[in-house]
Amino acid sequence: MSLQETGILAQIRALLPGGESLVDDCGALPPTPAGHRLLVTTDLMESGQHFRLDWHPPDLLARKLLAVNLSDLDASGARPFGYTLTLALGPEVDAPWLTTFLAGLAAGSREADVQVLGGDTVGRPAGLGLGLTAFGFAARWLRRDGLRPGDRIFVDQRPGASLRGLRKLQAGQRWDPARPDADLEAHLAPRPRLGLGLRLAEIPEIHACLDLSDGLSRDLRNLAEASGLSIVLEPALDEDARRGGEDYARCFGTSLPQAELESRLGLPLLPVGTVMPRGAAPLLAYDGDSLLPLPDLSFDHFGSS
Ligand SMILES: Nc1ncnc2c1ncn2[C@@H]1O[C@H](COP(=O)(O)OP(=O)(O)O)[C@@H](O)[C@H]1O
Ligand SMILES: Cc1ncc(C[n+]2csc(CCOP(=O)(O)OP(=O)(O)O)c2C)c(N)n1
Ligand SMILES: [Mg+2]
Repeated sequence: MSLQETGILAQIRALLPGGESLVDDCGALPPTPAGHRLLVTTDLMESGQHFRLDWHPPDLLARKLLAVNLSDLDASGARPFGYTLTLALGPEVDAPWLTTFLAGLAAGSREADVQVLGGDTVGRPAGLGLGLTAFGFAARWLRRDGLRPGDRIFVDQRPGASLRGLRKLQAGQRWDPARPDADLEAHLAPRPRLGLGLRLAEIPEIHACLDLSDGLSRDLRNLAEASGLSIVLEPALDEDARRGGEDYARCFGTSLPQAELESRLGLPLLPVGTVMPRGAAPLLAYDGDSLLPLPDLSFDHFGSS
């Protein structure tokens, strides 16, 4: 069954929360509550680059597209309220695929209490591009640039599981709901701890935060560079945790001791680094007794492999 633009829009209107209001040239953002900032984030997911159609069930793909954007907003201390959706669909997908995709997006939207605000739908000769732009309000915009020397950096989920899931898919393993696999789940259906960023933003001793999407070896560098400082990587982290990618943990710097923060938040935290004044490079790791710059191990969008 082939796709038609009017039929696609009718389905979007019928299935997605907020879809009934998609009738005009523009949508409207709600007024920003007093004392809040309106924040925006966007992520584009491309077949071949971010996912493979033959690996990724359409409902999980839609949930991931939403989750990666909500993860950015939450890590910035924002409560999301809505999003726009851009679909560029090649001939590889048919009507049942799209219905399952939209059903997954609808379920994810209800869980997160967010509505569709607009979007665009186009065809393309081959492959898929899925774009989502999400909006939220923050009472405190928890940015990357507030680290202080002496802060420790923590994450709420051990990085590396998504990378292992990707390797399993590359080796031929496939998603089977009857045989759950934590690594495949971390990769195909990541569950960022949404709401934690909001709570962190309420704690003044949390100085900076980001959404861990590229992996520690890149994102800790981003955090250190934004703050004009250096981070020393926690020595105990193994290679998978260092490399990671698509982890979607909250990664934050704080002057509070680990035990105190864990009891306030009611969850275990993993230390991943310590902040120091700017050294030889933004991100350093121990190699024996010497402290050396850590190379960027993360996924390269423009690399050859
Ligand atoms: N093509 C672009 N046009 C405008 N801003 C961009 C573009 N690509 C990235 N950015 C901005 O650069 C910053 C870092 O982007 P990115 O590395 O994708 O962040 P993240 O890894 O957290 O998603 C963000 O503020 C993002 O909005
Ligand atoms: C088919 C396929 N190949 C490789 C990857 C690995 N991968 C793709 S993008 C990415 C990093 C995160 O994506 P990006 O677009 O940089 O997201 P952002 O940091 O902007 O949120 C990784 C690890 C994948 N998910 N699927
Ligand atoms: Mg990125």
